Amino acid sequence: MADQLDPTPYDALLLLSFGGPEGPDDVVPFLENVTAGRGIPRERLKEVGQHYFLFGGVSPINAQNRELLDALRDDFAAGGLDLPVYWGNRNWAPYLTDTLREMSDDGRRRVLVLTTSAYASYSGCRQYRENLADALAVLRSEGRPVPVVDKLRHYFNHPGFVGPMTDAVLAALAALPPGVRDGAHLAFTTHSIPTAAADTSGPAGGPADGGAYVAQHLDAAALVAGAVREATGVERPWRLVYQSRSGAPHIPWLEPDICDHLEAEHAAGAPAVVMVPIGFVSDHMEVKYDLDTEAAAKAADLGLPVARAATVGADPRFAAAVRDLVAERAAAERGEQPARCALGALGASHDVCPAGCCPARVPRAAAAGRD
Ligand SMILES: CC1=C(CCC(=O)O)c2cc3nc(cc4[nH]c(cc5[nH]c(cc1n2)c(C)c5CCC(=O)O)c(CCC(=O)O)c4C)C(CCC(=O)O)=C3C
Ligand SMILES: [Fe+2]
Repeated sequence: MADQLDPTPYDALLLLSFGGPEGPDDVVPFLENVTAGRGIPRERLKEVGQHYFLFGGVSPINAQNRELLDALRDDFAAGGLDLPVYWGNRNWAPYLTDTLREMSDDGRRRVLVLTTSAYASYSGCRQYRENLADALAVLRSEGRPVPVVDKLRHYFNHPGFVGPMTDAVLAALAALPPGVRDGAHLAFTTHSIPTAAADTSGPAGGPADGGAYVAQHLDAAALVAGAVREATGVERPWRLVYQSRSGAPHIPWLEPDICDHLEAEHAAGAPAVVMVPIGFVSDHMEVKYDLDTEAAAKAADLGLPVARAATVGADPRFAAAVRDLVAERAAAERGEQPARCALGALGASHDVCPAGCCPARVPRAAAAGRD
């Protein structure tokens, strides 16, 4: 038996994710949920719908979250953390509001939240906090007890995230033809967001001073690239690039796009590229379509050998990292000074988002932060 870890003051962990369709009839309602009032061009929506229909209308994300839930429950049981784990989504069943209602009815009063986004940004952090505030408001209106919710800190630089990503890059390199392996470049990819959102991400005045989205990705990518160099003895060029852009064309989003980057790498004579989706925690549709389908087709056109690294998914080291972060945060809430495990230049990020962190264009109520 492992030593018991003390989760006090928490009485539950909530896995909070994006959600995805589970059949063809779900696709359009899902996209309506995702884009409610957010002005995504119709053309883009039709295109995104097609991505899902290509895969039978099923996003892999819900199955992946079920696997992660199992991994977390197994890890907590083996690691001596007696804490029930629940799951709710922003855009599809099980919906966050339904899960929080169940948690309230189960008597959960102090809830720690793990989001399936490792980084700061409006979409990856504050929007989930807004979703929590909305759901808690529903419980309040129903006269139910409303639990206090806190959000786990960003985990992009935790060894339990960096380690599996490093092994995934090594596995992808091994999948390349031997002749191009040593020369292969690394393309770390993440979701493009409007540059205006990138420029205000994270806390102003913090270590990345409002540019946390890009700074955190660069930190994580440098850690993985460094660990791959250690393991292979080969120094490889690497770059952070972007994928899955939407929004109106005249609004600037982070660039370069992965497909343009593959073209530039090919033109510059790179013998091969490993695509590393460091911005995501599972191989969901943005990975399966935008990288494995679209970018892979681009590479095939160019005659450029590519391989794609897996995401952390339900890796036991990632589950153990979550256990570590839960124990750390619980100790901090009890007024102790826990060790904070973090690699890289930025250090452990804040426990509680300060006021103004990852601001929304239109201010709205958000839970689990100072504003
Ligand atoms: C930063 C970020 C993450 C990573 C952090 C996190 O994981 O939260 C992420 C994840 C995901 N994004 C996903 C899907 C979509 N994102 C969209 C739209 C957008 N994403 C944005 C940003 C992000 N998105 C933004 C700024 C938009 C446009 C405006 C808006 O609508 O906010 C749209 C609408 C159509 C389109 O524009 O593509 C869809 C369908 C799925 C599910 C995949 C599956 O089903 O397997 C996942 C995990
Ligand atoms: Fe934030």
